[in-house]
Amino acid sequence: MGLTSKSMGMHALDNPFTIVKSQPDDIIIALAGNPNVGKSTVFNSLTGLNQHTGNWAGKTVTNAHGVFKKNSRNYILVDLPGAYSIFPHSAEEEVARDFICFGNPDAILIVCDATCLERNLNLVFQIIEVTPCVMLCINFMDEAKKKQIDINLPLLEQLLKIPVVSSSARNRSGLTDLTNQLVNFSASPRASYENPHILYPEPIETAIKIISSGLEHSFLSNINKRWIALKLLDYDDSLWNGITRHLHLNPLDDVSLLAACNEARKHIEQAGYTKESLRDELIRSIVKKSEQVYQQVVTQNTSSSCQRQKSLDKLLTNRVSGIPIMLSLLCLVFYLTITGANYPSKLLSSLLFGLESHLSKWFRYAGITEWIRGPLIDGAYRVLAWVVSVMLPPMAIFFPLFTLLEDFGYLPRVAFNLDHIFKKSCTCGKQCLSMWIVAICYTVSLTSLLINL
Ligand SMILES: Nc1nc2c(ncn2[C@@H]2O[C@H](COP(=O)(O)OP(=O)(O)OP(=O)(O)O)[C@@H](O)[C@H]2O)c(=O)[nH]1
Ligand SMILES: [Mg+2]
Repeated sequence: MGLTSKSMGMHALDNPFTIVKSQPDDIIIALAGNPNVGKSTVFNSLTGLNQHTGNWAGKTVTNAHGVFKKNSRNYILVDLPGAYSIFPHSAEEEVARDFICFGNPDAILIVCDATCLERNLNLVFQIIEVTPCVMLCINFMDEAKKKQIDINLPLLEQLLKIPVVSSSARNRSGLTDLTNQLVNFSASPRASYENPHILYPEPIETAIKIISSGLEHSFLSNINKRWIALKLLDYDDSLWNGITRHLHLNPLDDVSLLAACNEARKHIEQAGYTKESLRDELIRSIVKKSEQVYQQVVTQNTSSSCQRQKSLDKLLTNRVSGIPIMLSLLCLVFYLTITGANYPSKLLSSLLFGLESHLSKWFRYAGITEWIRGPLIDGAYRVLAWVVSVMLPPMAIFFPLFTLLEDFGYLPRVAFNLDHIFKKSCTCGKQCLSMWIVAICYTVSLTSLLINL
């Protein structure tokens, strides 16, 4: 699922930050965004590559690189795994966060889904806090139009103070404008960080100022000092592990910074914050800001079709009905695959095994010795005939059915329904999709094998 040597490059996992520039003035642009918002589709359209895309979250699991050329300059695009947050909860989110912080991109293009902008804005605000080199691409405009969602793009641009473009990447609409704006943006000087977008409650702001005073220079180039101060306050262990891993330094070796951190933490503890309530407050402030901006820029005409979609969503992800519907669909897919595969399986098997006796006769007629005929016909050919007649028909039925479920958008709902169960074994709901495929493939093959025996 996305992790092929063809789509990723053989050494993608060795060091996800190794980007070889063919010219010193090559521009590196990271493609970030929530899962399933069309990052890889934009990446493929701009670079002409074939990164895996599909209608479920978590297809891209590590960085993929590709290049497009404009005005004789190379623009290296890095397709990051989807992330809901840069407070990472999964390995893919950590890969995305680490590239934004340590990969030194010249610009970050955040791709958003126009049909659920409010949720997407949470990540946008988090990334804007890290670096000013951010541009926004509101994708899925075709779907937004269908759902009668209207987004005031000039106002959004004004509120976020970053360039915003719209696109429907699947139909390749808006991509020329995106490329032009991206090229202009990467060539323009960076905005400064005078006014932060999100202001936290007073004790947190004071604590940030205390740490910033001990943080004379940012040890992460391109990264906002205010954000580093916030992370120092937030005890973000995974970020510090990242700094040690990628930069081989420990910021807290600096005695004055350590003293500032201790003072700041004492200040917020006195204000009644614990480690957990501080994190909750940081997230709450971002969510509140996203909500405010969303309400200002988005208007939706809630037509009957939208209502129908919402009711369907409720039914499919409901605690009571979600799992039974999922199991029934799984059984239906299984039933259609097995019964549907029976006829072509029988046909293929009689065809291939009928051919076997003719081949055997021909080998004997041609005087080929038994020790060549036996392994070739009774061994290799017979195994191949079994595999083709048993496996091919069920797979040819199962995968199109699975694709239909994917295109109807049912698979992300399955992942959502199973997330809390999978979390108990320290994984996430997305895992169930690959498990579905493996389980059905095995069951179908075994059943077909038993039926055909
Ligand atoms: N209708 C519509 N579908 C789109 C658009 N852009 C992408 N898609 C579809 O959305 C699905 C997800 O696209 P991807 O490019 O794989 O999304 P991604 O953001 O890379 O997903 P992850 O790698 O999981 O983070 C695919 O089925 C695409 O064909 C668009 O503008 N409109
Ligand atoms: Mg992707």
